[in-house]
Amino acid sequence: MAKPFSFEVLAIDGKARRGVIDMPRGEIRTPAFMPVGTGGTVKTMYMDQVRGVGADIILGNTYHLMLRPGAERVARLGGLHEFARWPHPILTDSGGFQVMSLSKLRKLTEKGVTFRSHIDGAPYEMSPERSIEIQGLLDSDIQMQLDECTALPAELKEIERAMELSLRWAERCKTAFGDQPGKAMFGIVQGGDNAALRVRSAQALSEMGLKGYAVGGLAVGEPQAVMLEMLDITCPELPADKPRYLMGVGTPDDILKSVARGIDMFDCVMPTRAGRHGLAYTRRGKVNLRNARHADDPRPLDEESDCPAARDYSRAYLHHLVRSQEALAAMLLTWNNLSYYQKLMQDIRAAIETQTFEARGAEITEGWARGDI
Ligand SMILES: CN(C)CCSCc1cc(N)cc2c(=O)[nH]c(N)nc12
Repeated sequence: MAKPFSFEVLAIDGKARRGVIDMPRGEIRTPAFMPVGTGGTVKTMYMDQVRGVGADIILGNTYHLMLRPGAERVARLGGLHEFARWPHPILTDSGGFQVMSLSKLRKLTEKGVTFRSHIDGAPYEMSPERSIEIQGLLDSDIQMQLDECTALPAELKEIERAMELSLRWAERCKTAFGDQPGKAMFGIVQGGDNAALRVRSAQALSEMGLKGYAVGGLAVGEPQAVMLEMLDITCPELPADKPRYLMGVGTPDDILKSVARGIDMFDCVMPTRAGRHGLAYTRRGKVNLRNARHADDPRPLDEESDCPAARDYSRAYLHHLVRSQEALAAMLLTWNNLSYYQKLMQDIRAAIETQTFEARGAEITEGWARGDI
């Protein structure tokens, strides 16, 4: 019998929680940042490097993997962990968000979504049941319900319709997921920027007794203040003994302020995408290596970092690689950025453990916010 999924809160500082999720494939230290591995790869990284920077869990993506190479094919090859050689926990998004943002000719009904692949135009349909089936074929450890994320700004009746549909889909996903002790299916709170709809969604999902809860429908272009206000409203309505995952977030400042409101898990393409575009995150601020002012700078990105990409290469060399569009540029900057994000989470976890998060948490990212240095 696989050991069951468990979440334990080890320390609290204000509303910030230091916890640990225990799963058969390993522990997840929270607050956690999950590197994005959309197509079964954290772009430009070897999986042992991803582990080496301190990641306990990565993200996979149902939409991309069902289109290519196909969920049944991944299952035949032993599942996503075997396929991508990542033996630790994997969380997969349900695919609905990506269908609405990437696919063509999409049609959404009570049954689910039909769409055409953005790769070859082939027709597909994704129901709550099919999404859970695909995530099962991938052997995903934490599976997300199929939901409808409303782009903001939106009419109240539109936000309500999508939130109510997502609740009905959560019930169907819970039924389809059944009882899998070593795995978890998370519900996703919707409700846009409307307090009453957020409360209704969070309360209804809490009554379903799920193993974890995501806050969706945010990081869709709304101001940070609106996102944070929705967290102030939503988190108190979710069970205190279950993990909370804020989807698609965010900058170091977003993460700090969301941990302070009770969020435990994060994912964002920023560190990996920025790495591919010549942008380095450091504890003293962002460094745009495309900028010519780095051409003669012998300094590394961060001489105190334990990441070789940050400590052993001059900015001049990194600038040269970026300007020359060398593959190594993306590799080194992605490595640096993921290392920075994991160090950020490690500092946040330590601050909560030592009860210094509320008082001094802002110092953890004050350098980053300073901008290009
Ligand atoms: C790479 N990541 C961005 C992908 C995983 S998170 C994708 C994602 C991001 C955001 N902002 C909102 C939602 C949402 O409301 N629902 C779902 N299912 N996914 C979401």
